[in-house]
Amino acid sequence: MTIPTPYYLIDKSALRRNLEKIAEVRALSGAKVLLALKCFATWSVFDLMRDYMDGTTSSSLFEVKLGRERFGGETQAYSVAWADAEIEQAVALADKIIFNSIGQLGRFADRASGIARGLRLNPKISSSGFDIADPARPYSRLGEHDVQAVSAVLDRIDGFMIHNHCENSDFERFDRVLGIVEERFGTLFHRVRWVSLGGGIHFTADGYPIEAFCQRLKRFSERYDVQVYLEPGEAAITRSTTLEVTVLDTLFNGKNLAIVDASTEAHMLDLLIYRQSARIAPNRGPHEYMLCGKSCLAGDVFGTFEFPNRLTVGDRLSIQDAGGYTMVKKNWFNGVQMPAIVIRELDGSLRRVREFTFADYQSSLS
Ligand SMILES: Cc1ncc(COP(=O)(O)O)c(C=O)c1O
Ligand SMILES: NCCCCNCC[C@H](N)C(=O)O
Repeated sequence: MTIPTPYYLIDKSALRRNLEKIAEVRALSGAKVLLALKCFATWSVFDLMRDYMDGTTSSSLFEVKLGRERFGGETQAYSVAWADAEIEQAVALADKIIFNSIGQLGRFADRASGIARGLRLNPKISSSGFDIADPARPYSRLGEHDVQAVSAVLDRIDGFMIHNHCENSDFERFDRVLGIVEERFGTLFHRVRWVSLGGGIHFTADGYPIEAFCQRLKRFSERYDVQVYLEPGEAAITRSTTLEVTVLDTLFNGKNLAIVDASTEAHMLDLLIYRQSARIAPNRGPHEYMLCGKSCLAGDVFGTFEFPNRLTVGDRLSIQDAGGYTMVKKNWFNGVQMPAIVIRELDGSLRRVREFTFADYQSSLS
């Protein structure tokens, strides 16, 4: 059966390659690894993922609930700001809760006394090349930075979370940044039981020095006598998913243009936010086309790519690396058909796990 486009295609074998690296990191370093649901929350593949990871981390009450109900294992709850109405439920669902500020800790620590409690630290240094995704940007609201102020509330917490990397596949840089974090916060680390180093570390990238990374994590863990956590989003699912599309029209306006049955803004929003190009493989050949989305946004462009043949209506194309921050951000802009979700199982068979209809579009509004 030919599955109609558009659809996100998650390849479990490709996903398993990342998961095996995660399992290696857990075994060699002793770190616990939690999936960051903000990046990827397609629960139909959690059956595979939970065998290789310790649980989930979250950025909202709904993610806490999804992690608890669909993934299991350890459920870590974090939010930039918990609301009064959320805290009881978050605490009931989670194994540990992380507060973003001393103010939130002060308000909610008593109501969270039955589970582990942590505080987010902001070391004012990061590896992010994107201002919008830089947790250490000037005036950042993400975490506390004052050692003295944090020392004063240590009796209310047993751990810290620091997230200050972004797509960092450079181990030396990770090592250097962690060294600076230790200089700043080392005295605090000695006084807690766990430290989460957040996400954004691309240790599943080809050629990443996994052993050196694990030794570094282990040294850190031994130096402070803490359980280390990692919170990968992208690193867990990178290169596992494509967005399958079909060419609907071609035009020429100084360049060859091809319009496909999906949209950057609705289905791969990060391309617009971070002003990046999508990827097509192998992107080689004499025919260059600008691939455009079908929304009305003038800048709805996936990128310019090379093809071996002229593109014609009905051609199918695979947009690469479409798993992270895509399905969790998809939206109904322009009422464009939302891509289905299809899984390529380990035996190669395809399973369409979700289709979206007009009723879904309609029920997303009122
Ligand atoms: C606290 C925290 N943990 C983990 C992640 C996951 O990051 P990545 O998908 O880059 O690995 C993020 C990203 O926003 C985050 O803010
Ligand atoms: N591919 C463009 C960069 C994406 C960066 N990911 C952003 C999320 C991240 N976890 C963060 O905001 O820290």
